[in-house]
Amino acid sequence: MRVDGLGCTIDGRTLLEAVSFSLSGGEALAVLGPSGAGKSLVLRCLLGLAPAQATVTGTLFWDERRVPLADRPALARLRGRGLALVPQAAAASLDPMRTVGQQLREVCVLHGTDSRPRERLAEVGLSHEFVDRHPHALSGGQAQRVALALALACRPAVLLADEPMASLDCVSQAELVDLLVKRCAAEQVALVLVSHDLARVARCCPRAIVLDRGRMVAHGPLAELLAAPPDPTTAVMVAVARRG
Ligand SMILES: Nc1ncnc2c1ncn2[C@@H]1O[C@H](COP(=O)(O)OP(=O)(O)OP(=O)(O)O)[C@@H](O)[C@H]1O
Repeated sequence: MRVDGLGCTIDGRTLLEAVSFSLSGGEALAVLGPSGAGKSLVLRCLLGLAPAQATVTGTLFWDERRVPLADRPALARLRGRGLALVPQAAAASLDPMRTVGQQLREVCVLHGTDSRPRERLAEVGLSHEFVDRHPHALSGGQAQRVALALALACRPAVLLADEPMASLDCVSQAELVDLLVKRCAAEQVALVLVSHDLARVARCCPRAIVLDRGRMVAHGPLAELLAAPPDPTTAVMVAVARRG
């Protein structure tokens, strides 16, 4: 897929401007930047879920198609088998009234994919006993794994992960990022991984874009950004990563 010139304004305020990137099957791209840079908004715009009052511009090139990023119904049709989301707060995104297994089955029926909850859970490192659990009986890390299983159960072409490790401890963060990257590579799913933590994604994402106040201030191989940060925002992120 290729995103060309994504822009977003709300009430005359420019929140995203000229954001462009591309990625192919099985590739992983990091979207980096400080808090408020517009990382989550990029994902919401791609999913056709920008705030109702937003004006979105730019084009998504998808296979042979040209989809205007203002065309929310067209983007909605890509959700699931095209683009799936692992949200920041997974626990809040799960249905509290239904078991993990029920939610996995529903997603599979909705998107016409194979529904084997036990296998979907095994792929994300959860044993079969989680099939019958309700969300309140999951730890933060387990809920993130369930959210990943639900997103992968759509069999998407591209997985959008919005700081899925944000609420976890350091060890769990590293495990979850490794799992994300491993599963996406195994299933040839392209990954867009949002993070403010360059050190956390440096090992697993070969390329990155860096946003600051809605503008793309850097892009390219992460190794090159680390070695020679081209702008002050990336330089600060690199310095923090080196300290950590
Ligand atoms: N519904 C909305 N109405 C007005 N402004 C919004 C809305 N949603 C997001 N914004 C603004 O868009 C900007 C980007 O927000 P976004 O959540 O994308 O940042 P982020 O880089 O993901 O930050 P963080 O790392 O803290 O999650 C912020 O200035 C935010 O206030």
